[in-house]
Amino acid sequence: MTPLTSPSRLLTRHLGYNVTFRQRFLNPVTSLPKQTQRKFTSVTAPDQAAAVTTQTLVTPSPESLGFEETSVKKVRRPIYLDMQATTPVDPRVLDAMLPYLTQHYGNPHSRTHAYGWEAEKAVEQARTHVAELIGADPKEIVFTSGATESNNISVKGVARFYKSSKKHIITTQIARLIDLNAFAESIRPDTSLVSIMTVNNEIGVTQPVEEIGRICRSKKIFFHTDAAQAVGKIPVDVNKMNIDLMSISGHKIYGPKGIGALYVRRKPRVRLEALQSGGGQERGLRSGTVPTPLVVGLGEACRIAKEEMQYDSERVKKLSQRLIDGIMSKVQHIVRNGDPNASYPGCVNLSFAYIEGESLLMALKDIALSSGSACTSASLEPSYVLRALGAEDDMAHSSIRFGIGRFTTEREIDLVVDRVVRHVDKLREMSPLWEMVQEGIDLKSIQWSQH
Ligand SMILES: Cc1ncc(COP(=O)(O)O)c(C=O)c1O
Ligand code: FES
Repeated sequence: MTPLTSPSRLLTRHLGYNVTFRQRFLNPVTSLPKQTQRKFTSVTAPDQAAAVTTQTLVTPSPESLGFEETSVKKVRRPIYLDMQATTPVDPRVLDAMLPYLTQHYGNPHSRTHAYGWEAEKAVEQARTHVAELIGADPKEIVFTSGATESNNISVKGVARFYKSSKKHIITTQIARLIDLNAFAESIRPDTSLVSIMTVNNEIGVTQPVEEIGRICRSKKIFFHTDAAQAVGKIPVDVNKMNIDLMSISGHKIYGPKGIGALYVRRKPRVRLEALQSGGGQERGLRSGTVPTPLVVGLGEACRIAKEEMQYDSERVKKLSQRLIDGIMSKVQHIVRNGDPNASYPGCVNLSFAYIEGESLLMALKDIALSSGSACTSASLEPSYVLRALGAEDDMAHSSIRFGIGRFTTEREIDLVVDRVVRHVDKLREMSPLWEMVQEGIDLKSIQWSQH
């Protein structure tokens, strides 16, 4: 077991994570502490920060950073099962980032000194890691602030560049599996771009990206995919899938928030109008100083994802099945939303008939969950995705998303199953609808009136 002395471990401990517990669930083959430890020692102690490169390198003690071990132990946090909203930063990612916050803080665009060069080298190394994960050339990777910005640059950038000749863009709001014939028919001579989510964030449905890409290429239309929920979790290859533009987010793959990437194909070349003007960084597509520590974090997250994808995916699949079987075997009238044969297993969206999703969420306050997507939980509207899928309003209202990830454990899943079963039973006991169903009344035969 790695000694708990690294800056990142102190930080994670400070934040209340159970570090030893996390370490146990890292891939034992690739998470060897050797490299991590080497990196820890390259961080200067606070009182030596001014000395430049020749100082003695020491690891700060917990006390020198102001942490008290005992107080941290008291922190009890809910079980985190909301991995589609965001993921925790992998401690290895944080370890890779820290030296670029403390010691190698140069501007990667500074050409006149070593600080700039070392930062630039790290940025380029990270660009290679991102590219390798998706089968791209590093020159095709543009760093952005996240998938939202990458989506904006893709869609608005193409639309503005081709505004005079090709005014039509095809996209879909919903998570239903796309009907490829209907899709091909919707393409017009003035269509410039097709934009589709690879994996939907609400119910985890995966799209037939390869087929969509083939159709787009044959019709010479650019294909953009928002792969924020897919990259690093399922295999994505931009060449095999004929993807021309792809959005990636750091914080969905155990990297930091505020960083993402946009893949932009060079052959055949995608033409875009930049949305932001300034210093012309990132091939003029995204002006602004590239944030070295965040970029290094994204790069490391991609490197780990490539190496551990199979391991992670098998674990997540097993946990997902354990959750579904555990709940379904003990509670009736549950619908799993989405197509289980074309879904990312780490996203389990269940509708619990006869109870309100929001009441269940509140009852399950020691589990961090979401009702459908972030947008829907803010508005409390039944999710448009579930509505579009044909779920009736009462079922759409009762849906909960369970997001499983790299650091989720069997014990957590068992606890969640136990709590969900207990609270669904309890809420149903209080539900007049449930009582009617128990009495054999067909709810559809009732005419509800509102005053
Ligand atoms: C499919 C999808 N696209 C885009 C985003 C936004 O990504 P970011 O926070 O990196 O802008 C999210 C997550 O919220 C997402 O799930
Ligand atoms: S459209 Fe943003 S989370 Fe649903």
